Amino acid sequence: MKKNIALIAHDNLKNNMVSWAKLHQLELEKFNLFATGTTGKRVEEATGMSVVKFKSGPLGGDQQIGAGIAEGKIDAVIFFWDPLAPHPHDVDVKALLRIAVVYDIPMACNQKTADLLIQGLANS
Ligand SMILES: O=C(CO)COP(=O)(O)O
Repeated sequence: MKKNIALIAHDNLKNNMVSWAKLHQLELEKFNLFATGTTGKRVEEATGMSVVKFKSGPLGGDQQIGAGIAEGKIDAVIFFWDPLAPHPHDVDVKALLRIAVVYDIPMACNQKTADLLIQGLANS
């Protein structure tokens, strides 16, 4: 059965996420893709891959992905979060990072780690 991966990127890193998704499209196609709203739209438009889109991050998308983790429906997270910009939903971001650790979900928070994670998942 295909594993479920969540993709999330803050605004300053959305172009990086799109480039990363294009670079790793062959690997990503082995998974069901989920994403926060705007990230999912950008990845879908750029790659043509189908992405299940939750709400935008500030409107609860991070919380929806966190709930998916708690319910055992999300197997891994690629989250390009921006450490240099303030976010109105910072508490939601922190909650997502926390719940991914609580459930021992593989989570990459930068591109180099995402490179390693997607290769590992694609080969497992
Ligand atoms: O804010 C986000 C994650 O915290 C991302 O949300 P969007 O993908 O909707 O921009």
